[in-house]
Amino acid sequence: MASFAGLCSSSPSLHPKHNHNQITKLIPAFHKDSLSFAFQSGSKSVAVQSVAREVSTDLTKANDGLPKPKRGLEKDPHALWRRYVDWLYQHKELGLYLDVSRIGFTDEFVAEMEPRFQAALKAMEELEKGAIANPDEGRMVGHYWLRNSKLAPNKFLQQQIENTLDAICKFADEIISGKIKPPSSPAGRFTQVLSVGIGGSALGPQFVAEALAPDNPPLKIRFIDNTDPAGIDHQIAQLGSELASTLVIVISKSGGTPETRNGLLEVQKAFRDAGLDFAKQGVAITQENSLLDNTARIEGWLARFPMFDWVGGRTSEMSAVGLLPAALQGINIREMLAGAALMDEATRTRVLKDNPAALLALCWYWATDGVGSKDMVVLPYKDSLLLLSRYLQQLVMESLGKEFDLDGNRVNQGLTVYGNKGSTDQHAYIQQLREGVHNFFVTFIEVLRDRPPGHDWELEPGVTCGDYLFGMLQGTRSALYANDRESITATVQEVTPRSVGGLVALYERAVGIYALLININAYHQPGVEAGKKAAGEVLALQKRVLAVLNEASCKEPVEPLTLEEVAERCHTPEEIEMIYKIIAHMAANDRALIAEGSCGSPRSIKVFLGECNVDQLYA
Ligand SMILES: O=P(O)(O)OC[C@H]1O[C@](O)(CO)[C@@H](O)[C@@H]1O
Repeated sequence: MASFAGLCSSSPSLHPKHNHNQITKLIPAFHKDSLSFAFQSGSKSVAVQSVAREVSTDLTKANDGLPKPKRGLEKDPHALWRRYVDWLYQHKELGLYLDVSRIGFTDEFVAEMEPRFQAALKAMEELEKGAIANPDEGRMVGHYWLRNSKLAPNKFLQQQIENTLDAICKFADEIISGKIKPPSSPAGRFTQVLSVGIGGSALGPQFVAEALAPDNPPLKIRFIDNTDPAGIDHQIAQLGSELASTLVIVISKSGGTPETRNGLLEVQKAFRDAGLDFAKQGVAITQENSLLDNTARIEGWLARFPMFDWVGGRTSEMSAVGLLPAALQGINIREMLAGAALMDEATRTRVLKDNPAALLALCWYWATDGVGSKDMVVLPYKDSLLLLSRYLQQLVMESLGKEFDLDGNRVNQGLTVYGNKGSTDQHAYIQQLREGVHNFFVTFIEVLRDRPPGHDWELEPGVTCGDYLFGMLQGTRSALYANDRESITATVQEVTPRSVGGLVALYERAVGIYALLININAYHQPGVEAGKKAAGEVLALQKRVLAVLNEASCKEPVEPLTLEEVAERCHTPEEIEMIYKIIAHMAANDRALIAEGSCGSPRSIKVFLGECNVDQLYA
């Protein structure tokens, strides 16, 4: 029916969107009047200074709103080696090292920051004890309890954590062993997992699957993490007849995220079309009594696992959100938890040099002037860690990217994260990093073990494939530094459940500490709501457009309308551009809509529906 799609083979050109970066170096990094951060625990208000008052004067002097002067980076190899050794952090049990020597912070800077760190670390202690660290939403922040339930502020929560973990392990075992079977699978057991979720309900599981799933997992996992119909179709098509042996896990903390709901509805339709009973293969991970939880309960889904109010989406990898998908792939989740617990332990110390999360926060502060003036490029030199940057992107940017600080000052804070993997990116954008605009620092992730033991060979005398990867990382680190580009290097012995758990915990804590240093709430995401609300308004407008077109198309003869006329009749003349886009989109999708005219000159377009819907007319 649609003829508009033919007319408009490409969308109209728009002016390039200018990126108005509101963060300038002139924004004071310290606000001397905004140095206290009140936590409330239950009815009791626990005063926790994110920054102690008594140090505020010194700090204000140290940072008077101007970018701090930076001396040139140390270039003398002997001095650099001393700096490397002096600052090298090692976590023996995790096989993890952190090298911050290629970030140019000075001893004076560290001394100036010390009181702020002490205050931040103290605030983290309160947070772990159950303070309301997310004041806007009145929530505790408890992801640290997930890997050590004894830390939970009361017995009830402790029990909930332990019971959930036991239930996850039992359920995963029963699925893998075939004790729980899909009703009509030729395989006689579940062979695939289809995970439906978005943001924090997808990124952790995706990262962990890529990092840790064995080559032949007991269940293979795939993801629907968008409301793109073609993407959803692709996943379902790839499953083919294996849909009958697919366990569908729908993950949504709120239980009402539109993309996830749409994914669920699409998957349920695919099940219906294939004559399968979705409920027998569906699992929900969500907060108790959410829309999703109620749907799953009423429809009698195979299983439900809780998501807790006090665990944020982006810090939910160690909750059922991350653990169930991982366990189903045969990943040792207790080891992941153990790795995270070890890192939690290490990042509680108040000794800055011994605290790798605090060291990261220190580096971020130094490198970005505490206002996100530089981006963080995350470069793991290991294919299996490909999705680390995407995972960290949400963890860091959704946590730190805030318009207002905790005292209501407009600060437009944040820390931009992007990256992919080395050495691949050396053939993409490292050219610009080395020589172009100097607006970043790098975090290299190095993995010492190239391959499982016994599999290596020398592709030229004395040199393995992994030696090249190693050389590429070291070479890039040196070449960037030689051109005054700073970097951090985190090294792990191997990519194991333990080290991955450790890395997740390291960055969670670094974000928490850094947020306290810059006095923002890391645990809410008010900015996301604006886009969601606007999307809802677009869909509401679309319904009005359809009603107006329907009315005109039911006339005898049919009355084709210009865009102006549609906008007038919708009583939204100011929305004419959006109406144009709505019509173009519907026309491109066989929506019984006929548009005549030229796409390049929207004023020439006249539009009507191919059929009149009388029911809608009188609805
Ligand atoms: O798990 P939910 O509630 O579906 O939310 C998904 C994601 O949407 C957000 O709320 C906003 O993007 C994220 O914080 C969250 O991880």
